[in-house]
Amino acid sequence: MGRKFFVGGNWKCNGTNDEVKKIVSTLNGVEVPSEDVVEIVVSPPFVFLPLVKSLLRSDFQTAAQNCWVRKGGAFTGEVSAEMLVNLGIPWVILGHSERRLLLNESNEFVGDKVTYALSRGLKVIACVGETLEQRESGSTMAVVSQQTKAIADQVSNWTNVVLAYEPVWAIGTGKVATPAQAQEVHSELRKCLQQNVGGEVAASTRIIYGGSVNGANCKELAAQPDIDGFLVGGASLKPEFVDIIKAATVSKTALAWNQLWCKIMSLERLSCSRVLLSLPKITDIYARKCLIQILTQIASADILI
Ligand SMILES: O=C(CO)COP(=O)(O)O
Repeated sequence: MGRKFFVGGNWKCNGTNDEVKKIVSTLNGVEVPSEDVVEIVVSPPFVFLPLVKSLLRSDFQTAAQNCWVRKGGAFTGEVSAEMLVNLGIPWVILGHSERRLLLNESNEFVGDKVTYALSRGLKVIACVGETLEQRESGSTMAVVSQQTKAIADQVSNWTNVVLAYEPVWAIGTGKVATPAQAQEVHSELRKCLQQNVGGEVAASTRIIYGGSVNGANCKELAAQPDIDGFLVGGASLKPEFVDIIKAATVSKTALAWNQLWCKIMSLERLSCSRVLLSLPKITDIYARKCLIQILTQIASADILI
């Protein structure tokens, strides 16, 4: 099965009660691609989670921005995985660079948190990413691989994990990674999963990008073969978030179109009836759409008829 596109909105430490209601009402009113095509998860601060959950449309999900590393108890200020499950919050973001850097969360601690959250039934958006200094010294791949390995050392079932590559230098800076830079790291992360967990997990795990994603740059990023979605910060608080959701899926369609087009053009003889016969077997919605468009193109160009 293909990797379903994933768009997360990390609201970070932002919002008032009224602002949160306004954002939710905007999200509730928009027409977005179907649930089969894209998974949408918004992550407000803890205190707004019940409000957002109660007001948000049912095809969008919620995520907490953190949770405690083990069962609750005498840990002042923390929120446990059990509490999130009890509230019906399905997702949690763990290992965000703002927590790694500002609150000294180590790779091992993040690995422990991911393991515990999964064991309680939460789904996890696990973040990795290098600082500017690390990129400039050429250690990007080593850093993100170590961060991923610290999770992979403990987690073998990645069904409920989305890996988010968020270069620290791109977060909140307006300095987005180029599609090529992001694709290079995503493909390396997939290799890292292959080596440390296995080929099936590497092929099926969604690896999403975060760092200054906006309505203008999302399409090109989404068209990269190993970019399976976004974790959006600043732009997720604005109506622009909807453009990111929509543009991302449009881009994936373009990518699938190109791949199919190349495949079909590489076949020497192909009758349209053969293509038409295979249509019902194509369950991937993008591929289906693309094939229909291609057939129209072929018919009008009179290439194979
Ligand atoms: O940190 C991020 C999402 O988790 C990205 O933040 P920005 O989109 O504001 O750069």
